[in-house]
Amino acid sequence: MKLHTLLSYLHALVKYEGDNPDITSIENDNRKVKDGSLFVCIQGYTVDGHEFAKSAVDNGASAILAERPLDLPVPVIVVRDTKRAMAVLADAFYGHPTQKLRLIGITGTNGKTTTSHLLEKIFGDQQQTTGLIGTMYTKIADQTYETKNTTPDSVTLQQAFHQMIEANVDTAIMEVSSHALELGRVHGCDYDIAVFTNLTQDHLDFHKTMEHYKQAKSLLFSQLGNTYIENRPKYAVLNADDEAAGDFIKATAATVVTYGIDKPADVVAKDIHISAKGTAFTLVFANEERRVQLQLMGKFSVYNVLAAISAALCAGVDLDASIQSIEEVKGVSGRFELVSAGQAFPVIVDYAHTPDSLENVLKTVQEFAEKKIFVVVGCGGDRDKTKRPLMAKIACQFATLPIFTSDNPRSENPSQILRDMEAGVAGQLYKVIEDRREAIAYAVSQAEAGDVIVIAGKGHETYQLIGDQVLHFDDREEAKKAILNK
Ligand SMILES: CC(=O)N[C@H]1[C@@H](OP(=O)(O)OP(=O)(O)OC[C@H]2O[C@@H](n3ccc(=O)[nH]c3=O)[C@H](O)[C@@H]2O)O[C@H](CO)[C@@H](O)[C@@H]1O[C@H](C)C(=O)N[C@@H](C)C(=O)N[C@H](CCC(=O)O)C(=O)O
Ligand SMILES: Nc1ncnc2c1ncn2[C@@H]1O[C@H](COP(=O)(O)OP(=O)(O)OP(=O)(O)O)[C@@H](O)[C@H]1O
Ligand SMILES: N[C@H](CCC[C@H](N)C(=O)O)C(=O)O
Ligand SMILES: [Mg+2]
Repeated sequence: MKLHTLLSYLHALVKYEGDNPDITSIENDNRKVKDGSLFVCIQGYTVDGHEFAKSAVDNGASAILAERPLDLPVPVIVVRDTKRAMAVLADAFYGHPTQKLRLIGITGTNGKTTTSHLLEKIFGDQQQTTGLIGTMYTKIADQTYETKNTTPDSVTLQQAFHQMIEANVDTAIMEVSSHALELGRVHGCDYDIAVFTNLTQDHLDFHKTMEHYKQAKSLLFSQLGNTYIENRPKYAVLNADDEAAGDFIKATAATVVTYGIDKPADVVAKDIHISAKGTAFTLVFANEERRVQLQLMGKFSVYNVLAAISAALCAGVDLDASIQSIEEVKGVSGRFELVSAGQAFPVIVDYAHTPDSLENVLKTVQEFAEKKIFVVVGCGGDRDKTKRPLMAKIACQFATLPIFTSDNPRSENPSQILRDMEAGVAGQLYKVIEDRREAIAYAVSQAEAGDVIVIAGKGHETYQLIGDQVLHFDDREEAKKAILNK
């Protein structure tokens, strides 16, 4: 696409009449620049992208989008906010891909990855080609690609959507993180259905207050569109049991569909029965009732299922078809995943890394544990510090023996993170084993028939981030090794 054509999408914001090279790609990382790229300089949290503009030109960039004039031998277009402009340009460059498929966005503190996989299963069973963008990967039809962020930057995102169009994807399902909403990574995404799971504490390092965190989440609903286009209705699917839903209803002009267990809602679950084998409940929708038998565990899973079924109903999927699809789901990788190597007690690897998710998982385990509950848990470095004492407290409240350990200390001192956790549980019974491998081995060595071990926080992750190192580490592998060595 020619530079002038591309810039025309910035409308009145930019008047540029200089050279008009062909733009072959848009990049915001100089290391990815190719011949003909437009390099966008972003002022980041750690470095200033403007500093890489010269290197981008050396790598072949034929134009630069910047927030200040730069002395370079290629056109430099100056705009007030490059991040915003980048989203507009990315959407245009890739041919407005999200206007050509059904797009479902899921936001909330917990349950996004799980709900997105439930929806992937439902739409896949409808013979649709699906796309998925989230914490674990980006998946386009049957191809899986690694991702760095739960919600990637606007260029990576629009490129993925473009690839989805080429792969004839009918429905794309994506996790929308609060960071992405706050940083405008999803500007230009034309959502059809926006889903809210829940709002509890996390990421206060970034958002500072729960009110700001909620405001960031509300953007998904306020950005849903303010028009009523007959062949493209928009839906906000909201958890009626979560207080924040009221604010999101106010924020959106879209049709609101609610789900819940405790409060009145359009789609309701009642008579929930949790056992070691799974979870059963009665789904009530439009005066009809269905008994649903899940292989997934816990009340929190019922919420995810209600969210997925409600979104599928908005997309016109038959209720019974959705239920059948969901009943077949055995689980999502690293979410309440059972590790079995012939031991006499269940070992569960789970991605709980917030106070609320940890509490939910441990409460669910309490429903079937006959004797002791061990929980191996840590808190991430360079992340919300205020959740550390809270997670420790919850571990002590709901487990018999909490073992505090490391979970991606990143640039922080692991011992300090553990001290921050311990500050929440002075005088209570717990053990500290900084090395995660040893912590898992210890729990396994102590457990007996009737006990349950929960290894929380890393789920599907296959690494431990220590300083700048990315070390291979997989809770499931470590648990298996420990069981076999017992
Ligand atoms: C706080 C935050 O969100 N940071 C994101 C942000 O990084 P940043 O602002 O620090 O960027 P930077 O490193 O300063 O670089 C500035 C610019 O210079 C460019 N650059 C940089 C270095 C270089 O050598 N060359 C170069 O061109 C960069 O590409 C960038 O355009 O922009 C980067 C590129 O888009 C993101 O990868 C990065 O996410 C980091 C890795 C991160 O940890 N983010 C977390 C907090 C996050 O976003 N998490 C949510 C999920 C939360 C959840 O699931 O609940 C997510 O959506 O992943
Ligand atoms: N609806 C829910 N409510 C509360 N906790 C949940 C819910 N669903 C899942 N969890 C818990 O949260 C953990 C993470 O779930 P999931 O990966 O689906 O959430 P996520 O929102 O994608 O998280 P992330 O923000 O890290 O990507 C699960 O392992 C489980 O412990
Ligand atoms: N999306 C979350 C994942 C946390 C996973 C946990 N293992 C950690 O590293 O804190 C985050 O980046 O905060
Ligand atoms: Mg996720």
